[in-house]
Amino acid sequence: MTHPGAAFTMAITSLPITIDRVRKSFGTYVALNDVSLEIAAGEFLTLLGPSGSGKTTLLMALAGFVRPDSGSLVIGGRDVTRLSPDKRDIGIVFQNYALFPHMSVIANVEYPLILRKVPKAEARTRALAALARVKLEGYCDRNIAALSGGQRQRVALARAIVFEPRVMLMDEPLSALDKNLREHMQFEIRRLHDDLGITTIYVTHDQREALTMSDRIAVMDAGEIQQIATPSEIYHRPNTRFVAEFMGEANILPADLLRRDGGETILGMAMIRAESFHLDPAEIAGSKVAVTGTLTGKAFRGENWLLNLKTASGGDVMLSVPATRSAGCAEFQPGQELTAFAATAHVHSLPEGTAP
Ligand SMILES: Nc1ncnc2c1ncn2[C@@H]1O[C@H](COP(=O)(O)OP(=O)(O)OP(=O)(O)O)[C@@H](O)[C@H]1O
Repeated sequence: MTHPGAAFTMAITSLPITIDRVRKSFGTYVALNDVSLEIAAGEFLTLLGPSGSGKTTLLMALAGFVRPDSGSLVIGGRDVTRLSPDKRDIGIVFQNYALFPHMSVIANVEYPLILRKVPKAEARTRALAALARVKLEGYCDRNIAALSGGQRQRVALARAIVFEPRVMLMDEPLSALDKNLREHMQFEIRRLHDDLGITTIYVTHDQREALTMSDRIAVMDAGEIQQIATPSEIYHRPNTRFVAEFMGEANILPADLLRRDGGETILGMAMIRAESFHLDPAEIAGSKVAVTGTLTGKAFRGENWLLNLKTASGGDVMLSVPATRSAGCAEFQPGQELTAFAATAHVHSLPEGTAP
């Protein structure tokens, strides 16, 4: 059945965002320490960081619910720093949906349009179009209480896009969902973004979610952006130890611990991801490094084995061996000496001053 709403096309204009030296303190605590960030029109940017790093405060400043002490927020060339939230044309999706539980699905989605005094018939058509976008056309008359978590989150998305916002802000929208649904919704949100092209800022503390969804990731810690780059760059070429360790199993080793076999010289501290190690050097074409240690622990995790080595100088090395090439791992015994190899292309030098 073709729904009348499906014929309505959404007219969304993507806008760039400039965040310039935004500062926010709560008492003596500096939650945002002169944060600057440029977000391109139509980009999907994720703010990623541990609890308390300032992600939500930055998002709330953009939405207009937190007033910065100094600095400016510019959306599409318009300075919105002093504008009230309702004047900013921003769609917002929070973790707890904030839907009206006693109202039907369609009434929830129409609500932002009714607030903006859109005539009733047009509001209905546009709400149906937004529901079609999130594949909930058949649920118009259901009560929110009769929906699953994933369906509620879709209604929240439809409500956020229905007034054709120029910017979308999402704060941990999937954290209440179970793992499978969460992973499914990550793709759904990204698809919706790609269809509509709305400039989106997404907050999460989940590294994998950030890697899966984003054009770029801004890693935050203690009210500052530590690094902003593509997911691949952030993962493989972190610019600080904090980013390296926050983004996955990172081994930070003094470079002189690594035995070199041709290739460039590595100076200072080196980062090697756990999955970059191989037990069989023949698996690596080209120059490689090696590190030897005694096995202190091992764990089978389904898709891989995790092995812990202790080097002669007391350093810990973590290896992740895919189940598909893990022959022998089951028989390894604690105390056994093992040598792990990594391609020099997978050894990343961290800046000077990084402690072991
Ligand atoms: N209204 C407030 N009053 C006082 N302190 C606040 C207020 N809002 C935030 N903070 C503090 O500012 C810091 C940053 O908080 P924020 O909510 O931005 O962090 P976050 O990175 O989003 O963390 P989480 O992932 O836990 O939501 C925290 O230490 C928090 O306690």
